[in-house]
Amino acid sequence: MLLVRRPLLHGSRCRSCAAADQWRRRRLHDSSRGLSAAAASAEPVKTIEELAYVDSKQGSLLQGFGLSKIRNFSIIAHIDHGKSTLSDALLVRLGNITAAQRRDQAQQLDTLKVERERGITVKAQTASMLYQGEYLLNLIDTPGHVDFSYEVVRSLSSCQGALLLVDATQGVQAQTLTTFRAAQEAGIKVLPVVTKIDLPNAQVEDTIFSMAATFDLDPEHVLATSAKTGQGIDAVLETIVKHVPPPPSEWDAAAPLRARVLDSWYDPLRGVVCLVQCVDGVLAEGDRISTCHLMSGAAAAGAGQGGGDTTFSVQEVGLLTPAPVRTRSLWSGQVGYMIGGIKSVRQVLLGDTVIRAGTRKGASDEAPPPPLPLFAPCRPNLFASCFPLDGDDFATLLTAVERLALNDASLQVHRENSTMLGHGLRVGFLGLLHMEVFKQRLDDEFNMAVLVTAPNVPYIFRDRDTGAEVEIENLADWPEEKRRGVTQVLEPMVEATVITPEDCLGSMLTLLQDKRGTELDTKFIDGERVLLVYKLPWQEVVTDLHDKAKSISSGYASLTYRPIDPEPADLVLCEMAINTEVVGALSFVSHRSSVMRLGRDLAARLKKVIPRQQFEVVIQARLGAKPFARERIPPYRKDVLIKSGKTVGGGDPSRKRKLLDKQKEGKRRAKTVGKVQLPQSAFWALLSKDDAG
Ligand SMILES: Nc1nc2c(ncn2[C@@H]2O[C@H](COP(=O)(O)OP(=O)(O)OP(=O)(O)O)[C@@H](O)[C@H]2O)c(=O)[nH]1
Repeated sequence: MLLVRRPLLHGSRCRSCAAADQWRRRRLHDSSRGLSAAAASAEPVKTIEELAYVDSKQGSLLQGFGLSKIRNFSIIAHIDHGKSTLSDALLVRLGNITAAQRRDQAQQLDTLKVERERGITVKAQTASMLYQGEYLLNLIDTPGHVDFSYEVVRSLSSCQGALLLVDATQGVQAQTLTTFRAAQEAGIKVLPVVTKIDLPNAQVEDTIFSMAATFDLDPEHVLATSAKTGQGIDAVLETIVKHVPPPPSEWDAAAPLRARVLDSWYDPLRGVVCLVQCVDGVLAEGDRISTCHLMSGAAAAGAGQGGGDTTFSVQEVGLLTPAPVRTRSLWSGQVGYMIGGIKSVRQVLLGDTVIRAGTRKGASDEAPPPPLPLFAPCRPNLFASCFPLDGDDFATLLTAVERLALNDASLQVHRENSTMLGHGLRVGFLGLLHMEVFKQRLDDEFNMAVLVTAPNVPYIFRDRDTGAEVEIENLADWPEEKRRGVTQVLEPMVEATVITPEDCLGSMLTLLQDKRGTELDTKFIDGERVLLVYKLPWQEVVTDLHDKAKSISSGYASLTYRPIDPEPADLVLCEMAINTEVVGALSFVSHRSSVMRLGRDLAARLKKVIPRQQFEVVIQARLGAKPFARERIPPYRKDVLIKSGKTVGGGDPSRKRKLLDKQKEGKRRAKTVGKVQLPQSAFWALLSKDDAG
């Protein structure tokens, strides 16, 4: 299935069109009595659909929203603290969705299949709401997992305020601290909210005091809500309107158009759809526009140069509620979607500034307005290779990944050619979950089965003589042992923050030390928990630190991290060979002190996950070409039509076909290296990950 976010066609059953018709009839009725609609209507307009109705004489009521009546805010929190559920509650309260719609589908803003299946937000989502017929509120629901923190940072940069949620049963967690810091760095107003107060084990007062102490706030300013019962939702809305500042007064409705591309996605019916924030001027249907592009973080395979020279005609603009409501224009301060006949994903990149065509330098005498500041670039923390399971599908893979990169600014992609695995892509991710979601989205949205190799972190090689540094994303570029005298290896480091219950402090400290951690800070918070700040090699964090910390603390510890400067380390490359052929995609880098243990473990794990073949398979772990671990998989001839010496299916051709098809599908999901069929689980054996698809 192709990526379908929301259908943008307005059919006869479209809710927004039906509401607009109703509104239109009411206005006609009012006009016939000689009154202007706005004046005649004693009750204020209640929905965006009503506002969006365009009167040929009076234009759209949306035009009347000055910047002072607009509020842009994000909802930020630790994972699972209730951001999407609070977003639902706000949408219901302001009439964007009905209670029945919410019952049918909770977390309305989590639209991707992967989000629904995993119950997590992966993409920030926007919805515009009308408050008391007077204020236009633009909400952004952000992801909570640290792997998607780039989405949070990007969302915060287009807002003037943020609701910082804390689950009343969990208290402040590691990612609460990170998101609070991100909001502070963005210089926006933070509104603290304790949520899930309806739960029987909610510790509302304790959580409020803990938030006040941690973030140096007045406890009186912490709001308390339940997104399930609706308690406190009105107070949240009032506080947003009162305390979140409107967009900066420098934004100018009368100035030449400048709109920033906040997000984009591919709609199979309409092509590329962009989410834009109109900073200056008006973006209207029929306008001819172009983009100013100054290289942003998103770089799809071979892309990255797009934008700029192409002009587009705007076909449709509107607000997302989250259903698309066509408004025909977007005015300064508004955030909405734009469809502009953009054919290629390379033509518009995230962070681009949309301007009116003809205002680009050289195209006319008129000086173009300066582009809006770009989003901070995003650096991948992890690299893995991605190969189509069917070698002929490379072109399809390339298109699918380009479309995914359009919707995921943190992906970085380069082409790669492997002698063993064929044409593929080297992809940079922010973390393991990001990598798994990428693989699943390719499957869900593009029906693209791929093999993703075990990831490695980017190492830096420093020439000891000249001090010149090169970043190595691919272990194929690892220097030979004999060159180590002249090359120093630096490994990426992170500052990890762990919040752990006090009763498992001892085991947590042992774990962090085993992972080569160095203590930076330790302090007690709220009487029962300890906050640990450690410097750790990123490689040690990425493999299994999160799982181990959760298991030690029965799920109560939380962990987050941020990259810091890389440091020199005694690292070696352990090569894995299958039937004497070194398979780069199975090889790994480790600290010299643990390489023998890890190499032996990996050989044993590979033995478990590589299916028996019709010939003997020998797995070796090698250091500097010398094998130090060996496992053997004996040969086995698998004829799926013979079980215990008897032919299955008793000659029934449909049963035989079914068995052969099943075997074929198994093979489709494996990759042949040399002659050996390797399933996805073999490539993720180092991470002890099972085949995700
Ligand atoms: N009882 C109760 N449950 C809530 C409330 N808010 C959220 N939940 C539940 O908490 C769980 C997580 O809620 P989500 O809204 O998905 O959390 P989230 O912060 O958006 O999650 P991520 O985006 O993955 O970080 C879900 O099972 C919700 O039903 C609340 O106010 N009361």
